[in-house]
Amino acid sequence: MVSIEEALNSIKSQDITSKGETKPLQEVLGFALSEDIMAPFDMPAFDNSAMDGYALCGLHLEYKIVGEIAAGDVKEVPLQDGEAIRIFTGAKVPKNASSVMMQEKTKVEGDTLFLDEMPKAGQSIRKKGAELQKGQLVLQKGHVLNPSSLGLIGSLGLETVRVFSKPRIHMITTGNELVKPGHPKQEGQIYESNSYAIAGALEQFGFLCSQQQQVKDDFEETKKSIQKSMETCDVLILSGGISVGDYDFVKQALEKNGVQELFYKVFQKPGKPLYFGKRGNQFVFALPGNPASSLTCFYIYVLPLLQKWSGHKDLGLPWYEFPLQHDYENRFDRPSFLKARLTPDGVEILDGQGSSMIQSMALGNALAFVELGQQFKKGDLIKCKLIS
Ligand SMILES: Nc1nc2c(c(=O)[nH]1)N[C@H]1C(S)=C(S)[C@@H](COP(=O)(O)OP(=O)(O)OC[C@H]3O[C@@H](n4cnc5c(N)ncnc54)[C@H](O)[C@@H]3O)O[C@H]1N2
Ligand code: MOO
Repeated sequence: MVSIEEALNSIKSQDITSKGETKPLQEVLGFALSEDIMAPFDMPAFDNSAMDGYALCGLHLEYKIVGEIAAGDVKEVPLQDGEAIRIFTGAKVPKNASSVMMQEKTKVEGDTLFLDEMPKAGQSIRKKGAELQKGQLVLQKGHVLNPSSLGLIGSLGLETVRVFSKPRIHMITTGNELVKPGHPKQEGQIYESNSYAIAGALEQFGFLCSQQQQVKDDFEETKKSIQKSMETCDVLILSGGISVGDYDFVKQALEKNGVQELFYKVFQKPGKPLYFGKRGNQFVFALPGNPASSLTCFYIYVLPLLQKWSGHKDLGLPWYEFPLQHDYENRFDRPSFLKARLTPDGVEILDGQGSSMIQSMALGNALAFVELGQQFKKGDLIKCKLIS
């Protein structure tokens, strides 16, 4: 049995050679950059107006209007002191303009412009290079591309991006008692639900489960399905059959397939019988079958491995600290990840902490962490990961 910290260190220290690929900008949301992006030019590339109004030469209350510049116009209009030119947001500001006045603060009579207030030097002019300067580091290798990153890269004129590939992920659910939703179930059977939860969690973080198999608690069948999956996958996720029961064959079946154990059993609740192994560059997680155990292990352990594989700079969901809404004492016999809900009033530890209970997780949005025997008073800070 290893500690949570040892398990995480084992995962994060794996030597994974991530592969790079070039992809179109519209397909890289959620991918990590495999090289730095530098600014190919100054941003903005030219001084431009932040407002619809008038570009002014000199600081006065009255000007002579001498023309108009729209966004996209390239003409250079030399302004003399006391002259103004009609200008629109984003249009190139003439070289010798001192400032721009928004039109709401002006009055026009014929070709004379009157201002309601004295302009300030530089006002409403977005200066060349104010955001980025040519050659400057814009986004670092390992940065995970969010929607604004795509906008930023587009604004640099790049239509393709070098990113790290994502792993091919396969899943195997095990259990004689499992029936797929939509089919009638007999006495003693339960509906198979972990594959939906894990596939959803994968999708939530931009990953895809590309193959899913369902096997009986049978050593040969489990061994064969692992063999088949591992012909093509990079990461294999199993659920169930990893504890010590007479029908728990996953660990032996992995051994027979040449998978080397990196750790088995973590001192935690839920998810004690968690298994992590590797074969060459392929990684295997066998998640405990209880629904809350398997999903919790996904968020805490599987996600950082997938992120490492995909070249992310930061691994795992970050920890935040928030005040608890009530007293709490960890009466479980292990350090525990608790289903919790974060609201503007603080963190509430939810009822239904059993490893088989998933409704509390569906209603919650966080996993709170408590050490063995840890006690909290209302208002104490508690560590949380936000999971939705
Ligand atoms: N003697 C011991 N028994 C158990 C121990 C132990 O230390 N000693 N650990 C318990 C803990 S903790 C867990 S967690 C479970 C994990 O067991 P397995 O990973 O072998 O999982 P199964 O026995 O196959 O299933 C557990 C539970 O989850 C249900 N299940 C399984 N797969 C699915 C699925 N795909 N969708 C929905 N539900 C699923 C299954 O029906 C069982 O109820 O072991 C304890 N036992
Ligand atoms: O560790 Mo198990 O996951 O408590 O139910």
